[in-house]
Amino acid sequence: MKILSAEQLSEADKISIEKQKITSVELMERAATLVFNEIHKRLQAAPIPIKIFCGIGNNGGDGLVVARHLIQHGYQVTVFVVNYSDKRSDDFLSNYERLKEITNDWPHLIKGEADFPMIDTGDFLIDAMFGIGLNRPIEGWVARLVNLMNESRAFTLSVDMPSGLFSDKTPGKDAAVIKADYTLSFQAPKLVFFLPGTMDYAGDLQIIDIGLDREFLAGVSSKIFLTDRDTVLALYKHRKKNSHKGDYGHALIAGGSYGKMGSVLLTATAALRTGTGLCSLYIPKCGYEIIQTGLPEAMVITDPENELLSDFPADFEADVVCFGMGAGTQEKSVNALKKLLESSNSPLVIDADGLNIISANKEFLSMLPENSVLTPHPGELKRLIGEWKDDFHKLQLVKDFSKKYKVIIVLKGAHTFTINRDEIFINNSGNPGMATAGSGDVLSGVITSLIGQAYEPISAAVLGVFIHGLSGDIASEDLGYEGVIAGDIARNMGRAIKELFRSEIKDPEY
Ligand SMILES: NC(=O)C1=CN([C@@H]2O[C@H](COP(=O)(O)OP(=O)(O)OC[C@H]3O[C@@H](n4cnc5c(N)ncnc54)[C@H](OP(=O)(O)O)[C@@H]3O)[C@@H](O)[C@H]2O)[C@H](O)CC1
Ligand SMILES: [K+]
Repeated sequence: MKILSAEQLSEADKISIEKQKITSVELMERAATLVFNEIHKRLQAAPIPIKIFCGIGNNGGDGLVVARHLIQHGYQVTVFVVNYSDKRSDDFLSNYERLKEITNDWPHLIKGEADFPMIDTGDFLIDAMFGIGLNRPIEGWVARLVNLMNESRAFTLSVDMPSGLFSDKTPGKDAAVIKADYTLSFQAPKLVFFLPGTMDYAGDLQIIDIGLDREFLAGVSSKIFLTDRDTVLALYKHRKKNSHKGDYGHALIAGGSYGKMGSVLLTATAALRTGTGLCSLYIPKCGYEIIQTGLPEAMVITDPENELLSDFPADFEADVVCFGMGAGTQEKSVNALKKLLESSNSPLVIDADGLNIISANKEFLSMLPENSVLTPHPGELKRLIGEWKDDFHKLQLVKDFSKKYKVIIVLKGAHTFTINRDEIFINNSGNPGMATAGSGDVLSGVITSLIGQAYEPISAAVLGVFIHGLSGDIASEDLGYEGVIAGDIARNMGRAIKELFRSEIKDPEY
């Protein structure tokens, strides 16, 4: 699914009005009625005090439409117009008139602090002050109203965007932004809903299809995508009946050290559970029995050293090599990676200490084969590319890095971002239970396995990240977030792949 900018959404709005031969107020009615339906579905006519805060633009217009429907369905509603400007939009005005026709309790005008209502923790707040039209930070008494709403801890539902949140930049440090519990957003997700610095403002997210012009949405260009089931199903390669293990690649996983053999064991388990034909490990001698006992399906080659890697088998032929987990960053391990980069022509996946070694030896970067996949968490990324000012700056730095070194970056997080040159793929499977030791080692195994099975590295990364998250979702259904450990994610990979084909399963929540 494409992620669109505010400009593209406004354009979609205009084109839909033209092509569908409707007025903009009819489009507003359609969009806001869908918001009402979602609220009504959940509240089921409960006698909860609902306070709706409307701006004076079209986001406020949406709020007025929602208010009208709620009142007509017998809800206990108080409407406030947050009068931050005199430039009321036409569609706001026409819905203002329509609202006045159906109730004697006309909207209360807020022109300053003296007009602020009491907000109770038990109220249900609807935030329809600003949407995608926000073009500067919220200031003065409007900012104080936002803070009052946040401090009330009342359940807050934002229409389209939490007010104060820009769709294309990070709010300043003390900016006034609604901290929504739930956001119902129109047509396409916005990038800020997935960035670590801003995702919490949106709370639980639901995208509502308001029927904007399909042709425009299909044709509009975007380099940012939310990975959904349709995307990954299109990437998935079915196995042929007439095939054997040689058709599914030979993955070589190099890493581990004394006390950290579990990491490579997890990576190799995940690689095998994701369908690699053959899996070999290159490890220090001390890991031999651990691996042969823990994972009899894998083959083992040992380094001359007992406790850490020091070398790499120059003549080993693998379809893909994964390097780094548990490897340490000692001089001998640096030498092992250097040897690998000098001798191997296989596609590479680099994780963990492999990335730390590269960060300390930047000359290795130019030795990486084109389209190597690097899988940093934010700490490893910082060592690799330096500090960033905010999430948007970080994305720019990663895109520049990806272009300069011709590599794919899988930036791990609550929403993992896969960045390939200018393109960004945002993952939306997975859950907080996956924030556990070894989860990243499993992900490297999945991506490695898929590359070995002849997936393009970018497809392997996007698909791998998605099914890794799905596997975590399956594991947590059974075990709860706290109960999930990395081995569970590895073990459930096959179920996750099967799950892709269960058509009754909806996309995971954002
Ligand atoms: N395409 C769709 O998906 C649909 C969207 N709808 C809804 O419309 C809003 C966008 O409405 P818009 O009127 O463009 O903008 P806002 O309501 O977000 O803002 C109104 C005006 O507020 C001014 N502004 C901006 N920032 C500030 C600020 N910090 N302080 C005070 N005022 C501010 C700005 O006007 P200026 O001339 O003063 O700059 C805005 O224009 C969208 O989010 C949806 O909710 C449709 O209803 C359905 C289709
Ligand atoms: K809003």
